[in-house]
Amino acid sequence: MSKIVVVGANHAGTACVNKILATYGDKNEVVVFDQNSNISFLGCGMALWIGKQISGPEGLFYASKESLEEAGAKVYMNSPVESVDYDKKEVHVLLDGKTKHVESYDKLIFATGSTPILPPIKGAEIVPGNREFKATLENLQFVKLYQNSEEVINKLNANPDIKRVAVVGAGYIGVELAEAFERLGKEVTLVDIVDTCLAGYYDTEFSNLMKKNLEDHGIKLAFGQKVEAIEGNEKVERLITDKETFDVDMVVLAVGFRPNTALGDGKIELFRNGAFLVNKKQETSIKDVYAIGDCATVYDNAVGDTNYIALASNAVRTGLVAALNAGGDGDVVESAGVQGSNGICIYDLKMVSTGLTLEKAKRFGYNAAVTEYTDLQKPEFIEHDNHEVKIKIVYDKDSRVILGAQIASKEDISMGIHLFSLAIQEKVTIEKLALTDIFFLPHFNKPYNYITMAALSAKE
Ligand SMILES: Cc1cc2nc3c(=O)[nH]c(=O)nc-3n(C[C@H](O)[C@H](O)[C@H](O)COP(=O)(O)OP(=O)(O)OC[C@H]3O[C@@H](n4cnc5c(N)ncnc54)[C@H](O)[C@@H]3O)c2cc1C
Ligand SMILES: NC(=O)c1ccc[n+]([C@@H]2O[C@H](COP(=O)([O-])OP(=O)(O)OC[C@H]3O[C@@H](n4cnc5c(N)ncnc54)[C@H](O)[C@@H]3O)[C@@H](O)[C@H]2O)c1
Repeated sequence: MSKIVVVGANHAGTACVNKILATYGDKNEVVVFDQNSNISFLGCGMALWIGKQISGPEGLFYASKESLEEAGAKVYMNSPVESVDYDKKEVHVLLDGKTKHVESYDKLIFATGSTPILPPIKGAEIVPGNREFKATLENLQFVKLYQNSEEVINKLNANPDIKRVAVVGAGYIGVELAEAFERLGKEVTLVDIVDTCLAGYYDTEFSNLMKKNLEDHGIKLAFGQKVEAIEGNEKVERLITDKETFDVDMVVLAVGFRPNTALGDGKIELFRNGAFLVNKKQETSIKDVYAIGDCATVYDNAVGDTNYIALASNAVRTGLVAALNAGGDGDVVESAGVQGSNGICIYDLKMVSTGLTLEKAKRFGYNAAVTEYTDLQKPEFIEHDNHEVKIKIVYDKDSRVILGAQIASKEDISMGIHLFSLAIQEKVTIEKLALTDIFFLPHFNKPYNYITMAALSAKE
């Protein structure tokens, strides 16, 4: 019997623990420590909950201490792991936040995730030692945990005078929260340091669609502005950028995640952003120590190299790979790599992307070209529920291999992006895509569908 200790039991940890126990339960004792009081909160539901698009948070959890224990794990909640002795193979834990405890391991899996980035903004500080990212200034909010969303909702309910909300960071979380606050009737300002939104995921013409969508709903955009200070007498009163001052009652900071790898203690090799550097088996540079989810790197098929992409989808898949490698008798399972596939739906605008944008592809040194196409989803004779779809495919002019794709519409076009995710993973060329079998039925699409048409239109 071998003992596997898992540190962190959110999306990556839960997937990993369940997989080990389901596949090799009789061979392993699994001990889990998490510093939080809850497991498996779906952050993606935060904006829906805040914006009252769902009635409550109950459905936003899919696992619990009890469910993991039923599967056969020993689970300690509210129990931060404080250090690891890699020579003695021991983790040092504060059980229930009080009692010092040492647990030995044969294999150790880090699933310690990520923490919100706090940029150097005067007046923005986290209460020292606080594990829930509580800011010193009242109504300055970080958004990561269930507790963070609960706090925002409680404050909004208790203080109807919170009318003006600034969201800093127009990435995925910021854009989703801007919509949520606007749905509550708040006056919303969305600030980003770059001059557009969703810059990491879409080229300009696509982010412009989202910009217009936000503006059409009355959200004020303050792009290309650097936040310098957040001021207030106990409570937030002003947000000051290098260009403007906004009088606000609440500020939400959503400028990205940083991997949480302090337990590596300088002994484990790290990626350039501080993530645990892992191979395709999720192994770190120390034998018998694995890392999964937001604390670890991924292999990015679009760049053909190691990368950092913090997504719940990656957390789950890396958790499964580590489980199969750490749990079995020398089994070797390698990750297929990822493409960073992602999607967003704001009001009725749906956008999905995978792989590299044109701008990123050039930055990574590809001789990149694009082919684009805009058309209705279904034939013109379908008079209702038939919207325009815009698609852009990025490919490498030299190898012809597809590097990325972006699709936007009021239609649910989300399933189409999976085709491109697989195409990038399997190195499909733009010419092969043009001849790929794509079915036709007027209820769904056109005989000359926009994927085929975009691929056929590739000129360079
Ligand atoms: C608002 C929001 C919306 C999101 N929406 C999406 C989405 O739509 N799609 C998507 O793919 N991704 C989304 N994400 C990102 C996704 O939530 C993360 O990628 C995912 O949570 C990563 O899972 P993880 O288990 O690796 O890490 P985390 O979720 O960060 O969990 C890490 C766990 O480790 C525990 N831990 C850390 N240090 C210690 C320690 N020393 N001792 C004990 N326990 C420790 C923590 O308590 C935590 O439970 C969203 C994130 C947020 C915040
Ligand atoms: N729908 C989804 O798939 C989804 C939803 C939410 C979150 N997530 C994931 O969670 C992670 C965190 O999300 P996020 O929205 O925090 O990060 P993000 O990387 O999506 O966006 C961060 C944004 O903050 C901006 N920014 C950076 N520094 C800034 C500064 N000093 N001042 C102002 N703006 C600044 C960036 O330009 C960027 O637009 C990401 O990996 C994201 O993909 C995914």
